Amino acid sequence: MNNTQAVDLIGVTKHYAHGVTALDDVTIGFGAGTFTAVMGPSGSGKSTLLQCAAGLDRPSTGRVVVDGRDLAALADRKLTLLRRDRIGFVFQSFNLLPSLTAEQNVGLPLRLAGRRPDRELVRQSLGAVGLAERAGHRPAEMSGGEQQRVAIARALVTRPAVLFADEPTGALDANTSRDVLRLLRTLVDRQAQTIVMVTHDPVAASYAGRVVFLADGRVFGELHEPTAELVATRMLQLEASC
Ligand SMILES: Nc1ncnc2c1ncn2[C@@H]1O[C@H](COP(=O)(O)OP(=O)(O)OP(=O)(O)O)[C@@H](O)[C@H]1O
Repeated sequence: MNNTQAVDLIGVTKHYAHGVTALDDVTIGFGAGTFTAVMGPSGSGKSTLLQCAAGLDRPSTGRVVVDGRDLAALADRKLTLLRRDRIGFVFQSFNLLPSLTAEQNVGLPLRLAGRRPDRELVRQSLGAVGLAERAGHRPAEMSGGEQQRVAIARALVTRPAVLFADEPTGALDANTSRDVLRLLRTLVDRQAQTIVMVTHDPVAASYAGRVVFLADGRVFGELHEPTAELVATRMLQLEASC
């Protein structure tokens, strides 16, 4: 782990129509090589924070800096390129293409970038998620957990500065979730991958080194190296005070 920030949000506010303020002057950094969980009651702004941090949406005011680049200074095309090359995404639904093998799915971001998928790179990515033996399998031939691991390999194949995960275990049972969370933790510990994960699950959050709590679009404290029990207690307090 080093001290550089992979992502910085500085005074970020996001207004939507009908007078909704989804983020209210949020300043927060995500250090390179760290694993952060973002938690908060429904509607507290978690997805909006992820969308703004990932350059999928632009803040109303404030700045977002990813991998040293100020997103506000980038025109749409350059922002798309930065997202493609430096930012990885994993969602609750695995979003794999059913007709493609694991290997082809993982190589997709390279193809979209106009690069010939480097077989070695793709194999390394699949190896890093423990699926080197499944390269030729299609999604329907794999379990939910294996499909999510393919999605993680695909998100990491471009070696992004940050991996954003939105409820990555939301569609998985407890045992499979644990495997995926252990994998995320290993990617942070062994490869210094930066991960920012939105979750509703205190057990999932306990795999992160830091949990940031949101309520009403604002940061309401954080915990470091938390247990699931501590996270659950903090969430109950937060929900009671909303
Ligand atoms: N496109 C939009 N237009 C208008 N309001 C929106 C839009 N997207 C989100 N909101 C509102 O912004 C607030 C924050 O929403 P957001 O989805 O970021 O919360 P969340 O914490 O991710 O919620 P959940 O846990 O339910 O997914 C909510 O009040 C929501 O209704």
